Amino acid sequence: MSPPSPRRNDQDARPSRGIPEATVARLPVYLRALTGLADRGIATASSEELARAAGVNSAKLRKDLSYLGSYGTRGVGYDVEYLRYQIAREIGLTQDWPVVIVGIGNLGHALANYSGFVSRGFGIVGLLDADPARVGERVGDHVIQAYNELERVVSEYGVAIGVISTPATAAQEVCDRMVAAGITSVLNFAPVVLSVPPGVDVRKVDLSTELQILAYHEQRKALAGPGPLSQVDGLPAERSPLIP
Ligand SMILES: NC(=O)c1ccc[n+]([C@@H]2O[C@H](COP(=O)([O-])OP(=O)(O)OC[C@H]3O[C@@H](n4cnc5c(N)ncnc54)[C@H](O)[C@@H]3O)[C@@H](O)[C@H]2O)c1
Repeated sequence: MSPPSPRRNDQDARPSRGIPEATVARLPVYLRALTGLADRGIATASSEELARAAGVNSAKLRKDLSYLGSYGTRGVGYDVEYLRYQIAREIGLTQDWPVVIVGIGNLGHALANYSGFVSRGFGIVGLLDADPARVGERVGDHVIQAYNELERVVSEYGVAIGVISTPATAAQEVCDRMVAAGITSVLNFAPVVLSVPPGVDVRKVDLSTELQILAYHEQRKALAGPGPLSQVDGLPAERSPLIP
C-alpha cells in the first residue's frame, strides 16, 4: 500500500499546465482590461496600451501572454477579440461552471445576489446552510437548502467549484465534506488556512488582509510625502511584504 499523500496548504503556488501561478492570477486582470477596450470599440492594442489598461508593466504583460503562445503582431499589436478568446479559453471561461455556496449568512446572501457570477459563466446551483431556520428562505432566484443536500447537489450538477462563507470554525469541516463529495476547487472567504489533498485548489479571499496591505502602503505614503512610491500593478498583494 502506498503512503498517504501529503495534504497541501492553500498558500502553495503551483503552476497550472506550465503557466506560473502569478501569471494565472493576472489573466483575469487582462481579460477585464481587454473587455474594457472591446467595449470602447478598440480592435487592436499594443502591449503598452494593454499593459496600461491592465495596470501592469508591458514587459511583464508580454512575458505572461507568451505563455499562451500569444506574441501580437509587430507594428500592429494584439487583436483584442482574439486575445480575449485565448485568455477566456485558458481560464476555462468558454464553458459554464456550476457553483455551490455553503454558509448563507450576511456574506452568503451578498454572494448569492451578485449577478457578476452568472454573467461570467458561474451559475449558482445550490445555496446550502446548516441552520434549519435558514432552509427554505428565498435569496434572489434560489432557495436555501439544507447543508445535508451537499453531496446530492454536487453529484446532480457535476459541481467542481465550491464557495465557503461559513464562520472560520466550520470552514475546514465544510471543505473536507466538499472535497469528499467531489469538489476540486474551493473559494474560501473564511479567515482560516484550509488544508486540502493534492489535486484540490483553494483560493482565499481575505478582505482584512487586503485592508492591512492598503494600510501599509498608506503608512509608507505618509512617511515619504507626496508622489507615487511604486507602480500600481493591479495586484497589490503580489508585491506587498506584509505577511498577515
Ligand atoms: N460579512 C462580511 O462582510 C465578511 C467579509 C469577509 C469575510 N467574511 C467571512 O465570511 C464568513 C461568513 O461571514 P458572515 O458575516 O456571512 O457570517 P454569518 O454568521 O452571517 O453567516 C454564516 C452562515 O454559515 C452557516 N454555517 C455555520 N456553520 C455551518 C456549517 N458547518 N455548514 C453550513 N453552514 C454553516 C450559518 O448558519 C450562517 O448562516 C466568515 O468566516 C467571515 O469571517 C465575512
